Amino acid sequence: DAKKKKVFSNIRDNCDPNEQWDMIGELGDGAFGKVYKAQHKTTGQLAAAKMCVLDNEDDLADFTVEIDILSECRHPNVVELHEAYFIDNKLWMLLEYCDGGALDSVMSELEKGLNEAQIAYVCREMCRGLQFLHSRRVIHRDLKAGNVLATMTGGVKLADFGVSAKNKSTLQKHDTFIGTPYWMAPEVVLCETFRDNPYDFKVDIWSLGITLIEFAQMEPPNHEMTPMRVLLKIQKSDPPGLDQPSRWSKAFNDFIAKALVKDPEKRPTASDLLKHDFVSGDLDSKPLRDLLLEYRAEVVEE
Ligand SMILES: COc1ccc(Nc2ncnc(-c3cccnc3Nc3cc(NC(=O)c4cccc(C(F)(F)F)c4)ccc3C)n2)cc1
Repeated sequence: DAKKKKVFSNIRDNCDPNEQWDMIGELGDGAFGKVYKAQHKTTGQLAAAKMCVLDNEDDLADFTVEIDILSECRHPNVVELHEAYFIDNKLWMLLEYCDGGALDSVMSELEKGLNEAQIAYVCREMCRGLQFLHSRRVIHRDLKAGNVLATMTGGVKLADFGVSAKNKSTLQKHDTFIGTPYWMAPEVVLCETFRDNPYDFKVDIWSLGITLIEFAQMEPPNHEMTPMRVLLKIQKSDPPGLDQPSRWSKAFNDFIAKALVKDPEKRPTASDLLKHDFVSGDLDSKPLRDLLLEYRAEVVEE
C-alpha cells in the first residue's frame, strides 16, 4: 500500500548493514538502543550507527519521521544521514561521524566552559542550522550543548540524541513525556503551544539562548533546582542572563537578552539573530579547533 511504500522510500529494505560496515566501537547506549562507531569496509568512511529493535510496524512509522527529516534536511550545520536499513525487525541509521563529539562532553572532560570566541563561532553555526531547519518547517525542540556535535575541522552540527518531538508520539503511548525542562521556553512550560501555531519554531531560539549560557557557565540557569521547581521558575521569572555579565562582552550579553524574550512573537528568528554583531563579524573556527585538540589530548591520555 502507499503508506508502506512511503515508509521504505529512504530505507534500504532487507539489506544487512554488517555486510558493508564494521562496528568498531560503542558511542552510547541511547533510550532506543545501542549506538556504534562504524567503518565502511571498502571506503573506510566512519559513521555513527544506531540500531533500534522495532517490535511492530507502527514503531517503524515513528522512526521514519526522523529518517525523513534527516534525508530532507541536508545542510553543513545539521548532522547528515548516510544510510538507513531495515532487516530482521531492526532499523539501522548510519550518520556521518563527527570526530569532535558532543560539546557537553568536551566541557565536562576539560572541566571548563567555552570562551567567548568559541561561543560566538558555535553560536553562528547553530543559528545557520536553525535557520535551515526552520525554513524546512522542522522544529528541533531539544536544543542543548549535548545535542551539538563538532568535528576536528571546526564543523558544528545540530543533532538530536534524545527522544524529541519527532518520536514523541511513541513515548506518549506509554507515558506523558516531558524533556529536560532547563532549556524549555516559557510558552512550552505553559503549554501555550497549540496545533499549527506560527510561532512554535521560536522555542528553539529560547533554547539557543539557554545553551549559550550553558557554554559559558558549563550548566544551564537553575541547574541546581529540581525539574519541577524549574518549570515554575521559567514561567514566573524574568528571563535569565549570564551570572557575571561584566566578564563578557556587551555584544554577548545583548545577544542572549535578544534570544531570551519571553513572548515568542517578540522573540527574533534565527535569520534576525545572524545579523547581530555578536555573530556577524569575521569569526574563525580556530578557537574551537584548538579546544577540540585539547579535549582529544585529554581523552587519549585516559
Ligand atoms: C563519546 O564520544 C563521541 C565521539 C564522537 C561522536 N560523534 C557522533 N557523530 C555522529 N553521531 C553521533 C551519535 C552519538 C550517539 C547517538 N546518536 C548519534 N548520532 C545519531 C543521531 C541521529 N539523529 C539525530 O541526530 C536527529 C534526529 C532528529 C532530528 C535531528 C535534527 F533536527 F537535528 F536534524 C537530528 C540518529 C542516529 C544517530 C546514530 N555521534 C559522539 C560521541
